[in-house]
Amino acid sequence: MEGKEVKDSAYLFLGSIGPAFENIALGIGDKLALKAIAWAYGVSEEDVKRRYSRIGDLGDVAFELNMGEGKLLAIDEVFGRLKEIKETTGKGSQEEKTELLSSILQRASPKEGKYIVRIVLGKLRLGFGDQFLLEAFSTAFTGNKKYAARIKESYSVCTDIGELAESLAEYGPKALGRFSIKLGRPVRSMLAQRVKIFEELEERIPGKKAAEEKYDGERVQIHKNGKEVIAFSRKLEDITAQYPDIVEAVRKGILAEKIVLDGEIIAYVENRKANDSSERFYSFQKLMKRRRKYEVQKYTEIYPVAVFFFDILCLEGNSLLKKSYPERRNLLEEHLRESRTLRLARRTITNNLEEIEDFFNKALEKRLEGIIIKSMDRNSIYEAGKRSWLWLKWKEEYASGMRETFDLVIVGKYYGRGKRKGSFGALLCAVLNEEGHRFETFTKVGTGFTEANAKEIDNLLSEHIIAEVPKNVFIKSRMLPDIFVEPTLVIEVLGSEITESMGHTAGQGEGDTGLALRFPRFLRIRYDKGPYDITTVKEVWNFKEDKGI
Ligand SMILES: Nc1ncnc2c1ncn2[C@@H]1O[C@H](COP(=O)(O)OP(=O)(O)OP(=O)(O)O)[C@@H](O)[C@H]1O
Repeated sequence: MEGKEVKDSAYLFLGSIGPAFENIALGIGDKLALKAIAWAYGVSEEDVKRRYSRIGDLGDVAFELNMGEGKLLAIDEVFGRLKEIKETTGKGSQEEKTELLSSILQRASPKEGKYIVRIVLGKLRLGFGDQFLLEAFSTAFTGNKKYAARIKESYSVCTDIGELAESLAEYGPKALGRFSIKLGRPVRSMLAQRVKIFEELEERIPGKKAAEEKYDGERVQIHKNGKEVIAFSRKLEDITAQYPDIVEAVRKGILAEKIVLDGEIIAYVENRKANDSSERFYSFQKLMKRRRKYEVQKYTEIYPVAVFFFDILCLEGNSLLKKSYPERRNLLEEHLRESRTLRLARRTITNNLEEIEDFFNKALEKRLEGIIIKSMDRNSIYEAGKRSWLWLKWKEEYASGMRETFDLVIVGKYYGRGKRKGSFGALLCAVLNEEGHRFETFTKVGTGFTEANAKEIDNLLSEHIIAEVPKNVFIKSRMLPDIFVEPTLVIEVLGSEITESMGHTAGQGEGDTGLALRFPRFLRIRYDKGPYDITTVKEVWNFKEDKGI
C-alpha cells in the first residue's frame, strides 16, 4: 500500500474520513441514505423502509438489495467520493449528496456497499477503536509488536491517526519520536494520578510543590494562530462554536500570535461591586447547558463562563512539552492578560502539607471539588496523554472517605415499569478491559435519574440501538438487557462496594466470576468522555485493593 492509501484506510477503519478534531460530518442521515439505496438498486423508498424496520441496519439492507458482482473499488475512489459528499454544501446539496452516494453504491459489491453505507452514517461498528489499530500498526509497519507502546505515545502528540500511519508506513520505527505539537492539531491531555491518603502527596512529590485549585468544568485546549482561535475538548473535538465569548476574549487578551494553552472552562460568576468581591463557581451541569448547536448567544448570557488556564504547550511555533512546569507556568503568566473570562489557575507553592490542607479547605469553601498538586522538579514535563505522577489529584470525596465514582459506558437498557414505562428501568454499564480491547459489564444502574436525565439518555442512545450484543462487549446470558446499545455514551456513577459476581464480567479473565459495583447511583452524563476514556478493569482492581471493598 502507498502512503496515501495507508492514511485513508486508517481513517476508514475507524469509520471516518479524517481525524476527530476536524469537521468530518458527511451530512447524510438515515433519510438520505435510504433514498440513495432505493435509487442505486432500483427499488422504491417504501421497500427500503420496510426492510430497514425488519433488519435495523441500512448497511445490511444495501447488502441484501445489491445483486451486482461489482468490480473491486479502490480505496482512493471510495475515500474521494466520501470527501466529495462532505464538501457538497449549500442549496440543492441534499439531492447532490444522495446522487453521489447512490452512484458509488451502484458500482460497489454487496459487502463494499454495506460498509460504505455504515461509514456514511457514522455507524461502521467494526468492534475496535483507535488503540487496537495502533497495535496493528506496530506489526504492519515495524514487523514487531514491541513498538506498540511507543506508537501509542506518539499518538498522544500526533493525534491524527492517518498522518501517523502514513509516517510509519514510510519511515518505520524511525518515524517515532519525530512528532511535535502543532497548531490546529490538539495533543492528548495530561491527566493526574490519584493518591490513597493525603500523606502520600509528600511521598510522591517530596519537598516543594504547587497546589492548584481544581475546577470542575470542561477541559479545553486552545490553539490561537493570529486571529484564528480553535477550542478542542478532552475528546479532541472542535468545540469552538459553543464558546464565542471565550474565543473573543482570547483574541483580545492573549497577545502572542501562535500559542497553545491548556485549561478548564467553568460556569462562573464574579461579583464586581465595590463592597462585594464574592465569586461563584457553578456546577458542571450548568456548563453543559452550553452544549448546543442553536441559540448559543442567548446561553452565553444566561450561563457566563470563565476559562482557568493552567498550562501552556506551544509558543510561537516552539513546543514547550519538554519544559518543566515552573518554566511553563512563568511563560503562561507572561502571555496571559487576565480578564473576567480569562483567568490563571490559582495556586500556592509550599513544602508544607498543612499549608496544602489549608489551601484545599479554602477551595472547598468556594465550592470547588479539590486541588491538583504539581511537581516543580526540573523534569516536570508535560506528559501528553498520560495519567502522570507529576500531577496528583486530591478531592473532597477522598478526604471524607466518601464513596467512589466510576465513569462507565452504557451497553444495554432494561425496560422500565410504572412511572418509567416507555423509558428504561435500569442501564447495563461496563468498564474497559484495555488489554482485551473490550467492554466488560460491571453494574446495573437504576437510581439517581431525574425524568429529564432519563429522557436525555434515551435521546442520546436512540442513534446507537443495535440488534445484537455488540462485538466488543462481554455480557453473560443471565444479564442480557432488553435492548442492546453500542458502547458510546459515558455516565458517571457513584458506588460503594465492589464484590465478586457471577453475573458481571468485569475482570473475569479465565474464571467465571467477575467484579460488580453495588449500590450504584447515576450522577451525570460525561459528555466529555468517550468509551475509551472510562474506568478500566485495572483501576477497579486497584480501588478494590485500596479500600478493601
Ligand atoms: N488546575 C488544574 N490542573 C490540572 N487539571 C485540572 C485543574 N483544574 C481542573 N482540572 C481538571 O481536573 C481533571 C482531573 O480530575 P477528575 O479526576 O475529577 O476528572 P476526571 O475527568 O473524572 O478524571 P481524569 O481527567 O483524571 O480522567 C483534569 O483532567 C482537568 O480537566
